[in-house]
Amino acid sequence: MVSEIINPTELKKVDPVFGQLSFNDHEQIVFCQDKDTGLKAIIGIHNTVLGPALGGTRMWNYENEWEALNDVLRLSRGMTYKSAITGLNLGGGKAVIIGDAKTQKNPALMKRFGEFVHSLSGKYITAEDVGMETADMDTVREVTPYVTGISEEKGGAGNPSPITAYGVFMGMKAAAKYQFGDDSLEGKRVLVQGVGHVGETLVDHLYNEGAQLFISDINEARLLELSKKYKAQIIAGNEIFNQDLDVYAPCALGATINDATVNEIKAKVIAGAANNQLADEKVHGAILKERGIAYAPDFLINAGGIINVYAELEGYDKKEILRKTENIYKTTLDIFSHADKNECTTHQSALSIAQSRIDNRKLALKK
Ligand SMILES: NC(=O)c1ccc[n+]([C@@H]2O[C@H](COP(=O)([O-])OP(=O)(O)OC[C@H]3O[C@@H](n4cnc5c(N)ncnc54)[C@H](O)[C@@H]3O)[C@@H](O)[C@H]2O)c1
Repeated sequence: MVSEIINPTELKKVDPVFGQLSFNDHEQIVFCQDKDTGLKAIIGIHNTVLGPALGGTRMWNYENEWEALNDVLRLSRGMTYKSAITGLNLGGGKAVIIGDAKTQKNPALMKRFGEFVHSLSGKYITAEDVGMETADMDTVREVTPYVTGISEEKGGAGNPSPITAYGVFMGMKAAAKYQFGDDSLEGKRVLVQGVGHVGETLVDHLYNEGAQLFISDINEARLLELSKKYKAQIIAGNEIFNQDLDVYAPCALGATINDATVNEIKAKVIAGAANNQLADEKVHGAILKERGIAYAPDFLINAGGIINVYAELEGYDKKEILRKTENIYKTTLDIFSHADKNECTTHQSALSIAQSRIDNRKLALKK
């Protein structure tokens, strides 16, 4: 996964934080630096009305600090709405560590990061995201209890990716039901872009369902391995949008639905795991609607991972995790019908339902 595409003109250098377009009523932004370990991190707390701000830590070799800030602002906001629409009592937060996870990540750096998380006294709870492994969360756990996504041996819920993939599969089936009148994906031409932790499990579900599979990734070795295993056709990156598809599942990077691609997409359904798939929520969401493409909002259908780590806080079991994740099917169908009724995009519809849950809670807290 890579950071979101950013438009340099959106970066306001005079008002570097509050002036950013991606700054959207965030409660708190914490800049963390430690010269001894080389740690440079930003923790974004978007909203804590429904509960502590929970969201993963991403370690990425950002081009510059603007890009890192933009990423944490967009991702933390997304977490607020993801938890709200999923019915979890959590707020939205996220952290980014600037650096190459392959060469710069080490236990000392992760512990120092954990100390910064701890200094927020539970207002922010971390978890894994791109560039992080379950073992890194185990290291963070040595210095703070405000971490989820720890290993099963250490009492955690383990790797969230398979549950995320299952939720995406549920959301995709619901979108197919809406668009084609039947939720079976048997024989449907489905392209999964990004066959990493989530993408591969999604491919596995689709294979078992009998879908006609297409895969795309920048990792050639992985593509060859998975194309054999799942009888999937490999599609080159620049060919993705020329394909005659039923379903496009973005499972790699954000903002793949943008000015350059939105009118090229031939798929009739978009349902994938990547965060922030719409480069511009309003503009690109509206174009998809006009073009009759059923878009399953990313933050709704990729919530399996957060459901999985929430179990560590609430102490519910695997059965309950699966039940809550399966419910993504119903919520996705509800969003399609809400969007039709209100003549808005599915993204707007999901946002407005999530926002009203937050507003109601705010009102109740005031009483
Ligand atoms: N892991 C989770 O539980 C979870 C939860 C919610 C959302 N997500 C989101 O889902 C997406 C996938 O997550 P993941 O954990 O599978 O990540 P991952 O890093 O395991 O997999 C990403 C895959 O995308 C590929 N990729 C990177 N750039 C690409 C490009 N330009 N074109 C095609 N492929 C490219 C990578 O090679 C890799 O195989 C990410 O956007 C992540 O933020 C993941």
